[in-house]
Amino acid sequence: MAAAEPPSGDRRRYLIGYALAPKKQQSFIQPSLLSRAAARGIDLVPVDPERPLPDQGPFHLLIHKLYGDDWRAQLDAFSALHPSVPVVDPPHAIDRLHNRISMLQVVSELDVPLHGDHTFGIPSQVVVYDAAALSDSGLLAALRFPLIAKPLVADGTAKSHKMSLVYHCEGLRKLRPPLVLQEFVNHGGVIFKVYVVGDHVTCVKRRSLPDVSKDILEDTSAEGSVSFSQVSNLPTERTAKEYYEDMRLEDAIIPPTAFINEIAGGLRRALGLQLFNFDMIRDVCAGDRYLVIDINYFPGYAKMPGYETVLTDFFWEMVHEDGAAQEGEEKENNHAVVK
Ligand SMILES: Nc1ncnc2c1ncn2[C@@H]1O[C@H](COP(=O)(O)OP(=O)(O)OP(=O)(O)O)[C@@H](O)[C@H]1O
Ligand SMILES: O=P(O)(O)O[C@H]1[C@H](OP(=O)(O)O)[C@@H](OP(=O)(O)O)[C@@H](O)[C@@H](O)[C@@H]1OP(=O)(O)O
Ligand SMILES: [Mg+2]
Ligand SMILES: [Mg+2]
Repeated sequence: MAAAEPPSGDRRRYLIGYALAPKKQQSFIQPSLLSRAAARGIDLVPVDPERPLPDQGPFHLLIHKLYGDDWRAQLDAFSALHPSVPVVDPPHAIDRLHNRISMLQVVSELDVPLHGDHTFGIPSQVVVYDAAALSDSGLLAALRFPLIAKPLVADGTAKSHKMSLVYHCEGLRKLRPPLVLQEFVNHGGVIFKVYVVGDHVTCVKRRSLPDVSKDILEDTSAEGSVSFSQVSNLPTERTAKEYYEDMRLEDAIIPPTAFINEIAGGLRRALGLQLFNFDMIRDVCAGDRYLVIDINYFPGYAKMPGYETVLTDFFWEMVHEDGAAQEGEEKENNHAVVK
């Protein structure tokens, strides 16, 4: 939903502090975003996490993607001092996305209306805490090969994106727990990325891992597993070049908007988050069954079409919510150092 433009005579400016890692700052803080926001009276300024937050600002809104106890203590102290200034998002809500089990549990618990034949869920998965469990046939009985092994922790480190595709039991031996073993679901090599920014939802298509054929699974002489990293960030993945030449991304049909919006809205409420995306695949063997496989906090929004307008609308709505703007104004009067 687009926010209303401020009245033409409104010359008030709003200050949004952003606390982001350098790589994120580079991708997200584009000149096009700064100018779009500035035209609406919103100035985005960097926060120095090493300096006390009360010495910076005053802010009408804080956005962040930083972790650690020191940063959390800073945010707690800031919120205690300025309870009406929104912090997007609360660290305790983001925490849930740092574990690939708790991340997807919320999907299983969603209660949203049905949309025709469209259903959703998550792939079957088990958590493995130690190497001994990898040879526990009881634990693995619930799963069918191929599997995808993902680090249990999803904390934004390169290590947390390192995955393995496992074709048979032999391939399990190389794995390093703690991890999640998830059934790999053939999905036609296309993934749907659903970006959520407050009540705005955008779905885009991306290339994904190719389907695994029966031949590969039955070839016991082949490697039991292969490793890879961040396929979803590689739109021109080379390893499966021939496959992709056959597969046309433009032919993939995006699921119905109402269906996607229901899931996105349900997740937003259940997670208590405003800024996230989720990855969804369509099970090629199960008609209109979709599986959520990943949820990311504050993803790469610059890759979302029209991100400048969507984010600016969101900021505008946040600073115009009851309390936030007023708090900033009081601080402005006390400090007289804004702009
Ligand atoms: N259960 C699955 N079945 C089929 N393909 C999968 C499955 N899980 C993951 N994939 C493929 O592996 C990729 C990486 O998995 P996932 O998205 O969980 O990792 P990630 O490191 O959290 O990715 P991101 O960069 O989006 O944070 C997905 O984009 C998709 O292509
Ligand atoms: O920039 P960051 O380091 O936050 O990287 C995030 C990345 O965004 P980028 O495109 O800006 O790299 C996201 O991409 P899309 O889902 O939008 O494709 C996704 O891969 C997240 O999982 C990453 O967050 P992490 O899991 O590593 O914390
Ligand atoms: Mg992903
Ligand atoms: Mg992820």
